Amino acid sequence: MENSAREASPDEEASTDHGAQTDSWAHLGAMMKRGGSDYPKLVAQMRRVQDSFVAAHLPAVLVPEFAEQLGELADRLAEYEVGESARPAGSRLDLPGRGHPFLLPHIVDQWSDTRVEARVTFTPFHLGGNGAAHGGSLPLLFDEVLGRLANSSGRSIARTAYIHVNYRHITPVGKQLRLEATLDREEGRKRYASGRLLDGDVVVSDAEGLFVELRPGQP
Ligand SMILES: CCCCC/C=C\C/C=C\C/C=C\C/C=C\CCCC(=O)SCCNC(=O)CCNC(=O)[C@H](O)C(C)(C)COP(=O)(O)OP(=O)(O)OC[C@H]1O[C@@H](n2cnc3c(N)ncnc32)[C@H](O)[C@@H]1OP(=O)(O)O
Repeated sequence: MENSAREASPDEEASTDHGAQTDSWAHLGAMMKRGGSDYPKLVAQMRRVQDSFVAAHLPAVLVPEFAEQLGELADRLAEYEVGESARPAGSRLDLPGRGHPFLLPHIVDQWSDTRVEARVTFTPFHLGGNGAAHGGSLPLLFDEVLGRLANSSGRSIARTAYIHVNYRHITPVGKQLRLEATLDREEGRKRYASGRLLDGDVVVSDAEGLFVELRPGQP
């Protein structure tokens, strides 16, 4: 099932029942409407705040004013807090990084049952030092992409047991990189996936993950 839609279709919920599958597609469609058509602008501005926050050195005299303004915004947002399952952030599979500011803003170009190709640009928010991405941001990216691959195409929910990440070269910030991932094998409840992040032809990082299918009723 090749799919060129950005982030849209790999996350059909686990089901072998045709009726439930149809419901799950409808559910996904509804999830992707959460927040409305302007929600991408809100996420983009949030990401800008994150990037400019970590890059800024405010004059000390302005710090209280900025803290006040951010506090007012947080108070306004808090008025609209909803439960985990109703939130747009993380549900917008049509947006880079599911529209969640914590996740890397990766864009999926190709998705099949067992393979993903994506583009990603680490931003100033992810800077570790010397122009390189923070090491912790790479497992986050691999967990998201390998985890979604392991959970896609009608497979029942599996949770990350481990992600092993190799850092081969520095991961540059502000440069578009390519990510390839494959679901390599399944052994009972265990699903093994691997991925690599490329800067041009250079593999800057690769990873292997184990995802274990949850037993019925397992939290
Ligand atoms: C998670 C789904 C979220 C759904 C979100 C829904 C909508 C959002 C829309 C789209 C998003 C879609 C996908 C989500 C995206 C990314 C996915 C990220 C997933 C995560 O980020 S999730 C958080 C981090 N994750 C944890 O919080 C796990 C904590 N942990 C546990 O919950 C248990 O630990 C568990 C369940 C892993 C296993 O526990 P268990 O009791 O079920 O199974 P058991 O221990 O018996 O292991 C069975 C066999 O796996 C082997 N095994 C186990 N662990 C191993 C290890 N570390 N190394 C080597 N082998 C291992 C055993 O050796 C045995 O092998 P064998 O059968 O051969 O003996």
